[in-house]
Amino acid sequence: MVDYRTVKSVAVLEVNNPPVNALSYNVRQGLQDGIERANKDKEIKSIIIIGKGRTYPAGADISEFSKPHKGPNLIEVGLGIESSRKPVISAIHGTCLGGGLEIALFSHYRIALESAKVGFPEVALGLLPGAHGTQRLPRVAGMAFAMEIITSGRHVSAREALQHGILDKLVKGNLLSESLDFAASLPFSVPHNRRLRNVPAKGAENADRIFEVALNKVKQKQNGFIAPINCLKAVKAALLPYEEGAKIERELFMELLTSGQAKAQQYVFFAERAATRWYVSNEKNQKKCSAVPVKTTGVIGAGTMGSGIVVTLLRAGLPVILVEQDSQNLERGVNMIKGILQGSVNLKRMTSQQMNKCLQQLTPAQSLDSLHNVDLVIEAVFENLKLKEEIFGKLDEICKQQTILCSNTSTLDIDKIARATKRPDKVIGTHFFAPAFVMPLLENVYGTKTSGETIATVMNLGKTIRKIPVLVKTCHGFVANRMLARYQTEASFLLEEGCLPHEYDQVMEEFGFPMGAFKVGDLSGLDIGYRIRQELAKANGYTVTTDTRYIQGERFSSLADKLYELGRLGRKTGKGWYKYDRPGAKEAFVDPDVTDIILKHCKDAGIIRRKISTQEIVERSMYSSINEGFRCLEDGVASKPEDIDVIWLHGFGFPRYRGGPMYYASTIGLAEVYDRICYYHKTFPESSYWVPSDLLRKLATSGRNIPMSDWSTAATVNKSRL
Ligand SMILES: C/C=C(\C)C(=O)SCCNC(=O)CCNC(=O)[C@H](O)C(C)(C)COP(=O)(O)OP(=O)(O)OC[C@H]1O[C@@H](n2cnc3c(N)ncnc32)[C@H](O)[C@@H]1OP(=O)(O)O
Repeated sequence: MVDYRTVKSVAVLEVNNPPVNALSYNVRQGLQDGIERANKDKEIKSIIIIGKGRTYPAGADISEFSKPHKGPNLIEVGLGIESSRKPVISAIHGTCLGGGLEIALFSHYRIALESAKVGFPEVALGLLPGAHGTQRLPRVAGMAFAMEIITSGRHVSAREALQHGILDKLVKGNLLSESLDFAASLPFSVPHNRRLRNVPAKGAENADRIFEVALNKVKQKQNGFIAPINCLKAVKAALLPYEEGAKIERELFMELLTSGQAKAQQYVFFAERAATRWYVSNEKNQKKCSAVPVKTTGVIGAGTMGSGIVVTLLRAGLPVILVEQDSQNLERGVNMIKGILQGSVNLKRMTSQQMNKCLQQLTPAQSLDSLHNVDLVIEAVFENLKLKEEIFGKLDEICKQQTILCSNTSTLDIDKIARATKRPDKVIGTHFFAPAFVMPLLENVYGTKTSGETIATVMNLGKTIRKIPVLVKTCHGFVANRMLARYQTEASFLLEEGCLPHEYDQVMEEFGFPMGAFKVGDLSGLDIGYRIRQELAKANGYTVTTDTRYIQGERFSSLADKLYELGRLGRKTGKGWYKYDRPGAKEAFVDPDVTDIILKHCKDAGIIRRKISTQEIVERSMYSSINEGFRCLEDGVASKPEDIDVIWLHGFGFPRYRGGPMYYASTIGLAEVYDRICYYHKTFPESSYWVPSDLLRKLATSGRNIPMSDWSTAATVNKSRL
């Protein structure tokens, strides 16, 4: 795993552990042995550590964290490097991250290709750089920069790293030969100040203020996460003598390592990667199916969703023809697109030049005919099946044979939309989340006839447009909205039974969501939910009014519709579940009028309100959704629990440090979750979604702790048994 060779008087230790040269047991052992061997060899004057293939080590091997420890740890390897009598040079390319950067900081010199990146992403795994990274970075880059880099986990360009003293030299061309030249220029012994333990941390004079500023930022931006706070405390300890600081780093690291947050965040790391791997059947899966190139695109509908999708495509360098029949709406859409891009320029996320390049790729049009030659079309009109069927029928006539036709539906059956065409194999759902140019999730939805090639193409498109694509099977609401419906319905019932919107929101925000359900409702607009309920009623042949209390035997809360009818549409009207200073304002205030509406609603319906505990709010919100998640696995709508978790993390802001709803259920214990679902089923028999999922029952009552990786298999066995 570490190849040892000599080039004249230089020992070259080449780490060879694809794909990212993670510092697994064999690599650590190889580095330790290599340093010892080179120090014993009289012919060797200096040592170079370099990575084979695409990168310098990108960190510890995360998959080893859950296994028993083996071999020398990273600190032992690092101290061996630092105490080497012969100069050690880290030659960096690709991504030098985490433990990789720590190895580089134990080295006496760091030379890098201009394209390299360095960083400490441990915080995203619920950890801190625990092999003295928090002690060494402030010694080269200063307290303020170290705190920023370690708490954000961001990847720093080689040029910026050079400016901050992390790197000694940038080179172009062949990294090894440049490093050999560099080695030849060095003195034979290691100067005192090249061993970073001998150097004081920079910025000590302002350390208290720097710490306070960083702590406030962390509390605002990473509320609920414990790792960033421990990161800051550890960096501050770099002001102490080296050994004392390192001891504090160790204690803070161990606190994190054994925390549930770190385990959850490491689970998320692998879940996010697993979610991009898809499998429908032996013939339709990621390994067997290839994507077709998408060079030109079309978007239908210039509303908020359509415009957001256009921005996402343009930013990824794809040309877009935006079709909107109504000229005023088209103009409004184009202005919205310009506004969003200008916002990115203002935030320095793109240059004016890049914005202009994007806009040159945009072609506004009023007729579907203009889409005849594009590779892929995304329809983003109102959530109305008839309208979508009509559009897909026309697209089928207009577009070239190979064009893939996507619908940005959030609930509707892809099979029904596909039936409006003679190319059901090329029809697929691409469900974006609002705002589409911000939210990272892309829920791709396949129908019965969608081909493997079409699926591969939209999964690939997801990566191209820098989204996290997850594949699910068609059904009403797919995975995201099917589960969310339970969450929102329970929120509305909790309101009827005793909560007020701000009380409910506070509990769920303390659980870790960035906003509670009622603040989210105000942000999206109460008219959206109202329209969906009316459409559903129409499609299923019933009516919903503000007096409705049951729909086809199921309990229903009309509170949201009452607010809608009062013109309280949320932020946009300055009034919704909360009140706002003016339409469009962000800060929400408790509105006594809403309290009156709720109390009157309850009185009229004969509901006796009660005090509801935090535990009940969390359980009813989460367990109702989790039960639906198990049904999604049971139905094969979701193929693995990781997909569901990634959907909640990136579609609904589920707290990363809890892993996702399915992972959260596994940490509570399925037996406990199942018991509580049974209890709520008994308590609320008029809400059929509390009927426990068969799969959950089976897993919970198996008497064994079945790992999440086996849940989907259990679902298949379950189905064939039924
Ligand atoms: C204490 C803790 C210490 C000392 C640490 O060092 S913690 C680890 C710090 N490092 C990281 O967190 C880096 C994690 N990796 C990445 O950010 C990215 O993989 C990358 C930027 C290095 C490369 O990105 P990309 O090209 O998109 O590749 P993938 O992310 O898809 O990864 C490819 C496969 O490699 C697996 N992988 C990546 N990093 C690690 C790792 N540190 N340990 C174990 N495995 C890793 C990743 O899961 C992919 O595997 P497959 O999904 O293809 O099976």
